[in-house]
Amino acid sequence: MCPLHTFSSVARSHNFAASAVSRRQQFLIRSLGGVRGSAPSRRMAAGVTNLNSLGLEADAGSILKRITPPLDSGLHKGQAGKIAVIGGCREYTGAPYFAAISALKIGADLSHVFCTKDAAPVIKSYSPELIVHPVLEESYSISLVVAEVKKWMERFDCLVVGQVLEGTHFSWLDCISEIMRHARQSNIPIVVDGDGLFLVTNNLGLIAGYSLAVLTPNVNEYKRLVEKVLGRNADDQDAAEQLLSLSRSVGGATILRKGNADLISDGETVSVVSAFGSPRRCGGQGDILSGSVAVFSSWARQQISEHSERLNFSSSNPMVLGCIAGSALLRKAASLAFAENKRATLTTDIIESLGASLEEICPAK
Ligand SMILES: NC(=O)C1=CN([C@@H]2O[C@H](COP(=O)(O)OP(=O)(O)OC[C@H]3O[C@@H](n4cnc5c(N)ncnc54)[C@H](O)[C@@H]3O)[C@@H](O)[C@H]2O)[C@@H](O)CC1
Ligand SMILES: Nc1ncnc2c1ncn2[C@@H]1O[C@H](COP(=O)(O)OP(=O)(O)OP(=O)(O)O)[C@@H](O)[C@H]1O
Ligand SMILES: [Mg+2]
Repeated sequence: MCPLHTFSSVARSHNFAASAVSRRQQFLIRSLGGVRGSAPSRRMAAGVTNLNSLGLEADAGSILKRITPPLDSGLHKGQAGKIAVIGGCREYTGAPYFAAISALKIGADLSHVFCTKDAAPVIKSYSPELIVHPVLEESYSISLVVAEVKKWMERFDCLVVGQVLEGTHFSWLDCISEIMRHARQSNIPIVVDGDGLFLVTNNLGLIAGYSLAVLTPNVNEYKRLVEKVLGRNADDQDAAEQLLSLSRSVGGATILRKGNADLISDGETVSVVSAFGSPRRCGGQGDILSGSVAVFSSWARQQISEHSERLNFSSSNPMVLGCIAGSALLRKAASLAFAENKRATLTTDIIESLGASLEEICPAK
């Protein structure tokens, strides 16, 4: 029940150069491929649940410790992170709230939400901490909506795009495409989730070759992405190999395949986070994850730019490190929340456990 020892018990040493890790992983993944076509019992051995035995488990506790910045009285508001979530409509107000509030609970200083006009007062009422912009306004032209978001864009360390854009007659997807293009030109990282994945699956050029993009598909979203990009069915037997190939096919964007074990690849390395979280599968946990990945990848980017010579991470890609950290923290928080609430565990309980979970790994003092 204590995920902190889960971290240490599953942790493996990745303290060697990223290229060596990458070479070893290529070897392991080739071995996975070698299992294909053999007897069913051996094929099962390559399934997601057994990836640990191949040494792909990330040293998540160590990564979390090294990328989380110390609390420093010399810092100004905003220096620990400014995140924007773009999404939220009349039918769905929970998902963007979960992502945005999770970013704050982990330690970002500012969290904005850009949503539809009717979603805005609802999201504001959940929390006065969030800065809510009702810019997805049906009477606005696409260029006006994009201009409203662009006014703020340069201030953000990361955008989370795509939580619930459906359910309106206005074509938000065109707006989001424009916003993503602008973010990319400005080198702002983008975490793509939910309906953003629907958009990207049908417009791969939006993220192709952008190393600061992260896609966080759930089981259904992954299935559609694999079918579209690789023309194959999603595969559990050769999961690591398939994810590596998928990420390469989209030019090295990082992909976090959510599930029983979370798999992460940027086309160079594959990492697994499988520490046990919670058996409750209440909706909204993926939204916590996308807000968490936004914060941790921003922190990893900063740490790498300032201290790359002494960090010695298993991957030099901050988006990969952010995914590993986000996934591990979510699982730990889910575990704490479940220990307390059992069957009644909800996403809001998991959000309330984020602070205590991070505190166990990186104490504030
Ligand atoms: N409290 C809330 O407001 C919550 C809202 N949520 C949102 O609810 C929506 C549904 O998510 P679920 O995870 O339940 O559903 P699924 O796991 O079925 O996946 C739905 C996703 O697939 C995409 N999609 C739907 N039809 C498609 C098609 N024909 N071809 C390709 N892609 C298609 C959608 O854009 C959506 O992103 C998402 O937008 C999600 O973000 C969830 O995050 C849970 C909490
Ligand atoms: N079968 C599972 N066992 C354990 N953990 C899981 C399982 N499936 C998902 N998770 C965890 O829950 C997190 C959210 O994944 P999930 O598949 O629920 O996303 P989602 O469907 O996008 O969620 P959301 O309801 O927010 O849209 C993952 O990061 C993973 O850690
Ligand atoms: Mg989701």
